[in-house]
Amino acid sequence: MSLWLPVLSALLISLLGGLYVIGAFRRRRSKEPPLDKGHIPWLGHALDFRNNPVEFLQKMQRKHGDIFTVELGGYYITFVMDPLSFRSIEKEARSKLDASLFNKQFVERAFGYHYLENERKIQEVGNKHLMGDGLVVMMQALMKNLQNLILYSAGTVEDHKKWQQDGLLHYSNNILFRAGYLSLFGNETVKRMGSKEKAEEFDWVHSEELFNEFRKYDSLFPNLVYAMLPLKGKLEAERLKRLFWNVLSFKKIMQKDNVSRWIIDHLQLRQEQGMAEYMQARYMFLLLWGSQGNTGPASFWLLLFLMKHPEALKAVKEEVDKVLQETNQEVKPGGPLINLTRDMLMKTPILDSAVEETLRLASAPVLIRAVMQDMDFKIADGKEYALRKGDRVAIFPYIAVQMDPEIHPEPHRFKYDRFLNPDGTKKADFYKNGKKVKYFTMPWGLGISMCPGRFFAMNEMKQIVFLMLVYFDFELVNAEEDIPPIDQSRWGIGVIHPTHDIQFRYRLRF
Ligand code: HEM
Repeated sequence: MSLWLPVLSALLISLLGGLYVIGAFRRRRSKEPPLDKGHIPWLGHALDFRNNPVEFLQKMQRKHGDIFTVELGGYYITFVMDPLSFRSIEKEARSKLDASLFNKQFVERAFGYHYLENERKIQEVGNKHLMGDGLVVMMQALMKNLQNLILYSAGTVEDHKKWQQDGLLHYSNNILFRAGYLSLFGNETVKRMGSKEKAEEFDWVHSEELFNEFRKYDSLFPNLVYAMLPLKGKLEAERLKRLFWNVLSFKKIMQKDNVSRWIIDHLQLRQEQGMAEYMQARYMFLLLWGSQGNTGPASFWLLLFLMKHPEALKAVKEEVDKVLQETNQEVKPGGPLINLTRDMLMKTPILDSAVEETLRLASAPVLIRAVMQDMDFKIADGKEYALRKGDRVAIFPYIAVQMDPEIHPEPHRFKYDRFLNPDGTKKADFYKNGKKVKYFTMPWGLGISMCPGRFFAMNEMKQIVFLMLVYFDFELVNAEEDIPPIDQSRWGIGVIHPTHDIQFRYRLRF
């Protein structure tokens, strides 16, 4: 008996210790937001959240109101659902709410990259090259690559007026990935290939091969970042990571022509900091995924919504034709490529509104901050809540803003002119509870971690639509076919994907 007592006590202590560690004893303290731990210790609501975060969060909001804490796989996450309170999160000091901690874990798991101490240059380099004058240079490269790719895929001049058919998602992903990749990461050199034609051919073949591998990696991505890949998937993800690290190595990139300043500066910064070259390649992979993961699916939704809404397609087409005419350019069989400038793309408010509307419906990231110290957090209605160190604060703008019927009436409908005033200017006045909402759509995130590529991405979407309208007639193969449902596994990551592709056809207009 005397021997059993210490053994039982030790077991009891470890059991209690284990339960403590997984948070079984956590109770809501005074001033804290409502706490909902679910019924499964440690996992909490993780399964419901993973299965359908939209339904889950709407249910929690109905139950608890605009702020609540839920347990998800060992993390306590406080969701803030009231857009009028987002400013408080944005302006909070990094010593209290930090965007980079979660980002670091995500980036390590997805790309194998380990951030340096105090590394926060991603926004600065982005500001320099992905907006303003830097953007003009990148847009020119993109315009050339996009035109070459779409005209190449349309066949020879003899094929003109012959319909080509493809899956719209495959087409958008393929063209945007290859044009984006070549514009950012550069072209094969004439010197190495012997002639311009051979260098171009190499780029076509290489970018197509890389695209196929990228799709494989991207399809594993949601389960990879949620650590839910089975062994086979893990091995495949590892193989793909190695392939990309190899293709994007410092030496290989430096051998290319026309590498964008955005990429060069990121590499130079890391060289100067003495980062090992294998780690730099991992960073390049992060930039490749960041720059290519969302624009293809976003362009898919834009083209699909336009084809499904003839009145929108007509309005955008008239605008595009007018802008082209104003520059005295004409598309002719065998004629030169058109020169699509930044100025031209600044005269397209209808297209801008259609892009904004598409992103409102299709961009659904979850934005996360780590709580770095116990703190008070005031929401818009004046109530103050206590947040605990070690927890997370999250926003899911898709539900909180983009689908809010008060801010956007009939939120599930695509209205191409939702972001236009009656006089044709950009609309930025949206209201909730009689108050103006600053963040009325948030496809790019918030504050310090906001997407640095947003201007480049919008230009990509506008360029592809502009060029498709100028060069092609295009339509859905079956105009009656429904818009495909949403792939539930992609919520929270960025632009949502459809569960399956939809066929469309296109042919040269001239
Ligand atoms: C429709 C296309 C795109 C969408 C919807 C999108 C959206 C986003 C979002 C929501 C984030 C995270 C923001 C946060 O956590 O607060 C992000 C991060 C990022 N995006 Fe984009 N993005 C797009 C295209 C691009 C492009 C074209 C580039 C580069 C040329 C790019 C580069 C990046 C980078 C480097 C980050 C990481 C920023 C950081 O860690 O601070 N994105 N993007």
